[in-house]
Amino acid sequence: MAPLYNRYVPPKATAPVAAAPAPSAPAPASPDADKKRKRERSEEQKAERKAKKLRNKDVEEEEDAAAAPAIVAVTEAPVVEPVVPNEIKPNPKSEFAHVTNIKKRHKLEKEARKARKEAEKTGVNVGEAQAVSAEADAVAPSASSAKHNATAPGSEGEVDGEGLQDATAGETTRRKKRRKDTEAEQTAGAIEEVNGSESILPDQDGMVLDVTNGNVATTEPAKRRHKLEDVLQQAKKPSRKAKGESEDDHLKNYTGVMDKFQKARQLAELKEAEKPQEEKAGPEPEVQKRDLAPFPQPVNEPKEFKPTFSALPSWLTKPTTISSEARVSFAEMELSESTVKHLADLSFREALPVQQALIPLLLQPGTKGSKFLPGTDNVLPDVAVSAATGSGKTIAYLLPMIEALKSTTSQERLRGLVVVPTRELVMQVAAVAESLAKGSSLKVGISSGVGRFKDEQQRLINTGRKYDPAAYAELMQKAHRRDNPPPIDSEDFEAYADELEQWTDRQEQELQDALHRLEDHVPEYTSAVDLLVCTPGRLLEHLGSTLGFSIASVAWLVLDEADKLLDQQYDGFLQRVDEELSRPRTEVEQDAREKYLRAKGLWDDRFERRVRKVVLSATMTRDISKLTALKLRRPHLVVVQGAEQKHARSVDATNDTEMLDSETGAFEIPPTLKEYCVPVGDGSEKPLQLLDLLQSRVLASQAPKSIKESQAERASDSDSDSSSSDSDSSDESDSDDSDSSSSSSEDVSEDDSDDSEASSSSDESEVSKTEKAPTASHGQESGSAAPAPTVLIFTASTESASRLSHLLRGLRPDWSAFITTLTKTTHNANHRATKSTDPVITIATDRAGRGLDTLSGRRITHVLQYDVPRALTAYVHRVGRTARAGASGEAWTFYSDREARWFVNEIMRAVNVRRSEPVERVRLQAGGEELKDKFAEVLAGMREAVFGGGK
Ligand SMILES: Nc1ncnc2c1ncn2[C@@H]1O[C@H](COP(=O)(O)OP(=O)(O)OP(=O)(O)O)[C@@H](O)[C@H]1O
Repeated sequence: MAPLYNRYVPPKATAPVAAAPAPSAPAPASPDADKKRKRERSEEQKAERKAKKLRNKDVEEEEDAAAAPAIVAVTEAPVVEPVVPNEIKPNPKSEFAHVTNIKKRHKLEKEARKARKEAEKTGVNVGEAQAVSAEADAVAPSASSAKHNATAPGSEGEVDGEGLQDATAGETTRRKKRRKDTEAEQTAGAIEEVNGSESILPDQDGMVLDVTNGNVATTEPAKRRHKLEDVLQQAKKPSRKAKGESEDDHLKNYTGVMDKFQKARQLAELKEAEKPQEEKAGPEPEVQKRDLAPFPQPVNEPKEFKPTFSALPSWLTKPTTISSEARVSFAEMELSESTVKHLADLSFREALPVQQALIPLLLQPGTKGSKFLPGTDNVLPDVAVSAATGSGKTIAYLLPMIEALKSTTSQERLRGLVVVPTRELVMQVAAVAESLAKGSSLKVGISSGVGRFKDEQQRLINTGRKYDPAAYAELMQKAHRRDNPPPIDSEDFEAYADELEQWTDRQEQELQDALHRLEDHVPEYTSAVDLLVCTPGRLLEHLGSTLGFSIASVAWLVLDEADKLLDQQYDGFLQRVDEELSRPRTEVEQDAREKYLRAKGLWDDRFERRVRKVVLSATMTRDISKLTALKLRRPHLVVVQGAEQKHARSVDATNDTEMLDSETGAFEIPPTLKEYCVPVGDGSEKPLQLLDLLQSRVLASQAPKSIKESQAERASDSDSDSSSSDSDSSDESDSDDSDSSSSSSEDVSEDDSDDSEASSSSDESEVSKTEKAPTASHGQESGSAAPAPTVLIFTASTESASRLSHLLRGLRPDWSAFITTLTKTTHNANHRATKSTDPVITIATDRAGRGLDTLSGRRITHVLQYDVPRALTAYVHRVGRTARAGASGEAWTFYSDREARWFVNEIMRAVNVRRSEPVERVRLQAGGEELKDKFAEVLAGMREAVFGGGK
């Protein structure tokens, strides 16, 4: 009994096969037939074993050379050996000679012949055969399953061999089920056999096929047979090996797949190579182990709080700043040659910082040195300037203004208006303007209350005549109506009364002018000046009363010392000016161009002449409520800052000071100014201390002979202490207590007065005279000798100034020639022409505090504040009368015990004052006994003069 493990017998579970009823099942076999069959089987088995041996040998050879999986599969597939009976000699002529059963053989031969015939008839379709071959190749990879199934046919063949021989075409169901696998097996077997020069292959169902001639003898239907034949045909073709094809050639059949595979592999390799080195080889990041404690959170660092709120518009908080040390020549500013030459003639060669900043801003667009291009007139900014006292603001605004006025043809209209707070300043500014306008047809006028109002009117307005009968008749009719009132009880009387009420000085003037001229002619008024420098009070007067006076054509409006003008209001002059500038021009006020364009209907708002506004001060206000009244357009703030002050400020700069700077603006003290303060106790000996200061510190070095003599006298005087006087201290306290409005009202009343000729004091004419030819200030005046002292003493009021003047003259009669007063009532000031070597001592009120540049044509060397100023701004302006335009100067301030706290806090340590050096405190002597006696004597004389009885 053969061992079971030698041969795999598939389970009988091949249900369809097992269950399928054999259509042509043989009838129960006879015992002889059984024997015969057994014998045949044993013979077959022998032949099979023999064939197997041979095959195994062949397979080993095949395996060595095999590369393609299909081939391997095929060769590995168990092969069903052909059955070759040993006993029966095969008929070489017969295709089925190996079949021992003659009957069977005949039958097979018969069927083979039949099949061959049919094949001959239809012809072998080579293409189909190739397709079948390809199909076999495709199936080859599943050779492992084929291997498994390949044994089945063998076993089935054993079980159902005969039944299969008689199988009919009705077994299609069973065959279909196995077709796929068996076809592959058959094909593989066929190929195998061909390769091994075998000619006989067993069918999957055990039938024997003779493929020697490429014929298929089977009981299968013709279709299947043909397919098998095709496969055999294909198999007959020389194999790759036989043809000598290399494995590479074979692989070409799989080029597409292989290409894809190669590409994918290359891509993966590339990606791997591109990975960053550390990613590839870097060590694994260390995992930080933590317990359950909360993660540390970012610390919210406390930030320093800086308040950003500001009620000010950006143009005030972000000004254009320029260093007070910036120097550049006028020639470098690309001004016109004639302008540069003209300035050089006036000894101005270098532009001061404020001039460098302001002149390009204000020059007419398109002119040389202007910052703006032609055609940009409508977007020109109005300018506010904050620059220290004596920094050259006057020329900074007058030069571009005069250049602009010069460039336009004379139209007999007022085109430039400069408003300053005091008549002294009017004179001073007008003198600079005249010097700058020299050589041109420009006319500069002044209006300051100096002289009769009528004379001033005549100087400002030219009166001509124009032929206009209709206007003349209308005018006469009005005059007749006025002079011939209707009866008082008539209806017309009321209208007459109303008309009379509105009859103005202007109308009266016009009527008078008409009556004094030719018939049918009406008077015609034109401006006699192109540029007017005036005080606000006088300006209002002219606007109200002067026939033909109009500012409707003004293109430039300058407010110098603007903060003072804004503070004092001057009877609302700003509103009045604004009304005048914004009202529509009357036909008389229109120029020829405007008239033409209006007549053509082409006049447009864009053509409205706008006024360029410039506001300046050393203590420019940042009070927006005040600045709003100026109605500035696209305002621009220019600030001149001292480098030294900046440094000094940075040392102790605080947020407070920065805030103050932006909110109120810091005030600059000229760096060349030396400030002193003198404590005077209760103030009872203040006049004596002033005398001591003048003698010992001010006039000592440069004092003229007479003063030196006086000093010698003083030296010979006793040095004993004197008893204090009482009268002057009461004066001081009066002035200290006086409210701030007293001085202001004093200024206002003076500015506004329509003075008679009596008001043209010698002081004023002196100022005017000396300012006619302004020149550059220098630190030292020309000549080898140092300048004689020019002293300006500030007092709190006109009375105080007057008393001090008397006292000084009484104490030092030899100084009387040099002492003058500059107050509201100094009509008879005994100001004499002084030689350059004589000192000048001028006692003034705050009216000299603003803008005053020189005294008797000389720069001021010392400012003495006999009475403390009322405000910081007053202090800044007072001390600013000296140390101007880079010259040196000294400022002395006396303060009593009562004023000490205020002075120290508000002036000496003011946070919004930038000074290069702190204020120095100096103690002064009150003189000897003899001087004190004299002082008492002088006081008694003054009392007698005032009260007439010495009480
Ligand atoms: N470019 C210059 N070079 C030299 N000196 C000049 C120049 N410009 C002006 N000055 C002189 O500087 C002095 C002060 O000028 P100005 O009166 O214009 O000063 P200010 O700024 O108006 O002062 P304040 O604020 O006190 O009115 C004047 O004596 C003037 O002649």
